[in-house]
Parts: sequence; structure tokens; C-alpha cells
Amino acid sequence: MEIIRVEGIAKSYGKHQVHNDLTLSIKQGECFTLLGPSGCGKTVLLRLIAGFETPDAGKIFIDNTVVSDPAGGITISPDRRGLGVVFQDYAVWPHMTVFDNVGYPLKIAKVPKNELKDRVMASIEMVGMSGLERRLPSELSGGQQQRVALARALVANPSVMLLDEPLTNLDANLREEMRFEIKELQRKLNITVLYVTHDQEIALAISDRLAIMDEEGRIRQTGNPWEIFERPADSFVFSFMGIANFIPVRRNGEAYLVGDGEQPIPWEAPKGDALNWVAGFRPSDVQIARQGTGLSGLVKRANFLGAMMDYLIEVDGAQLRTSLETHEAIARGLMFKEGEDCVISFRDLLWFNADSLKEVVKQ
Ligand SMILES: Nc1ncnc2c1ncn2[C@@H]1O[C@H](COP(=O)(O)OP(=O)(O)OP(=O)(O)O)[C@@H](O)[C@H]1O
Repeated sequence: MEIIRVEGIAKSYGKHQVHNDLTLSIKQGECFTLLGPSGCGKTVLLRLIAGFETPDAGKIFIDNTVVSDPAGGITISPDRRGLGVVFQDYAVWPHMTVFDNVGYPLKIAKVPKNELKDRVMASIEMVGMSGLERRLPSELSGGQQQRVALARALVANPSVMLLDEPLTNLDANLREEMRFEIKELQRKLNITVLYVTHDQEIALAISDRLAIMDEEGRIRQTGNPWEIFERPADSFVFSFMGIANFIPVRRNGEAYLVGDGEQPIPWEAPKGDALNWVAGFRPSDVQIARQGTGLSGLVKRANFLGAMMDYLIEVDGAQLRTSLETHEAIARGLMFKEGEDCVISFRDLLWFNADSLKEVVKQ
């Protein structure tokens, strides 16, 4: 069942159009992530849904009720939309204790004292902060402050939580821990989460579905993490989801790397002899060996990155970024040095139309 529907939304600031005819649908109980580069309009969209901004055109529905419809003169205020909100700049209040911070929305709503206390304590427990109710934010770590913000958003029992990059200011370890906690909380409470981030890893880890936005605020693809990563709709999605190699290919019956060599690419090229093809793959899609079948190459650069080895390999004039787990490289005698010969083959390869460098060409 659909819980949020954004229909044909437009939003501009002066001459700058952030959104134009944007449509999006979020299902009840899912963790949905909006993922896109900085400045693409994710926060603006969240603020439109929360009701902190009004669209120029289009409609927004929450639970089948229109909450924004400028043409129809409808604007429901944020506090009547039934949403829990954690924004990056929506920090906890420094002069209030954890208890008072979390209880604030209930105090404003004039919830009776006893009920307020029970609900605040339950919310604080939910985010693992029991025992710290009397502390001030200055006596808490960054992660704990973030938990307070979460508890404050949860205290009103919202059916939907809007989270805008809530983990950005945390260190890497805490970020990793918190993202699993958010996911667990979402499952336990069976609430819908709309999460905004520009971090691909977080998006893949917590989402049931995600939408990829480009710089112009257009949604390029919506799907589950596997579809987005393994079946990208176009080259933008493919490059945005991780390091991408694009190598130009020339066709002559078979496909060859553009360059001076004559080694055909060991992968079935798409049917039809279009003029320009580009093969796209990730570093982990390349298998590297000392000998065997495949394309002969030269290791131009070998970098030790801890868990991974990162090799830049030249094949027929094309440079390929590849990676391999260090343990596997050691076990299989594949710790290459710069200047050594190697043989590569592909585990996966996508074909793009070079003229647009957009659509993925299905084989
Ligand atoms: N109140 C405003 N007035 C004018 N321009 C604005 C306003 N709010 C946002 N913008 C512009 O709209 C664009 C989208 O901003 P938004 O904050 O939604 O980006 P974002 O995708 O959330 O980026 P980030 O990942 O960096 O937070 C930006 O170019 C921003 O400068």
C-alpha cells in the first residue's frame, strides 16, 4: 500500500528550478532512500513532503490524503502530517536535558504529564539511551545526540520517518553501527522510513528500495539495491554507484578495445552493428591472472589498500581499474608488481551506447 505519493511536483527558487514534474511513490513499511549527488534537490523534496516548503505545482499525498496542492489551495501544516523528522540542521536543543528534548513535541501537543513521561521513557529506551535522561547534549557523544534526535522524532508514534543525512557528522565506525540500528528500529516498529543521503554504501545497506537522482533533480531509476547495482538503467546510475570503468570499443564483427591491439574482448557483444560502443564494468568485475585465457595486459600501477589490492592495467592502450582482495591475491600468487604481465577476463560487462553514454544496451 502506498503511504506517500508525490505527483508532478515543481519547485523553483528564483530562476533556479530544483524540481520539475517529479513523481515518486513510497510504500507502507518500507525503507526508501533518495540517493543523489550534493545539491540535486533531495533535501528540498524532503522539506516539501514534511510541509516546510510549498511546491509551485503538483500534489503530495500522505496516507491517501492531499497535504499539498497549490492549485487547489491546500497546504496542511507540518505538525498535522503525522511525520517524524530528523534533519541534519534539526539538532537537539543544547539547554534541554535528553528527557526534555524528547518530550518537547508531546509538551507542545499538551499530552498529560504521566502519559508524556511513559512515552518519553519508552522512546529513550527504543534508541538505547536509558539512564541518560538527565544529561545535557553537551554531556553526550555525537552518536548519542543523534539518538536523542531519533527518539524525539519517534515519540509521537509517526507512521513515517523522514531522515535527512542523519549520520553525516558521525565518524565512520559509528555511522556503520547507527545505520544498522536505524534499519532494525524500522523493522521492529514497522514504520516507513524515507532516508536521504549521498552515500551509496548507506543507501545499499538500509534500503528496501531506492531512487537515484541526477544533478538536475530527475529520478533516473527506482529499484531494490540489487537492481540498482547490478541492473543500472543508464551510465549515470552505473557510475554513481561505485567506481566505473568505461572503455571505448570498436566493432568489426567482434568487439575490440579501441587501441592498437587486436585482441577481441572475451564477452559477447550486443547484436547489431551500432557505430560506437562503450563497455562498462567495475574494478571487482575483472578477474586477473598470471596466465591463461583472456586479454593480455601490463600492470601499470599496484596499490595496497589494506583489505584490497588496486591494480591499474593497460590492455591495448586502454587503462582498466581492477581490484582484488589482498588475502586472495596472496593465496593465489597474484600480488603483482608494477611492470609485470597479466591476463584479465570479465565477470560482468555492460554495454553502453557511446553516443548518449546513457542507456544500457541489453544483450
Ligand atoms: N531556500 C532556498 N533558497 C534558494 N535555493 C535553495 C533553497 N533551498 C535549496 N536551494 C537550492 O536547491 C538546490 C537543491 O538543494 P538541496 O538542499 O535539496 O540539495 P541536496 O540534494 O539535499 O544536497 P546535499 O546532499 O548537499 O544536502 C541547491 O542548489 C540549493 O542551493
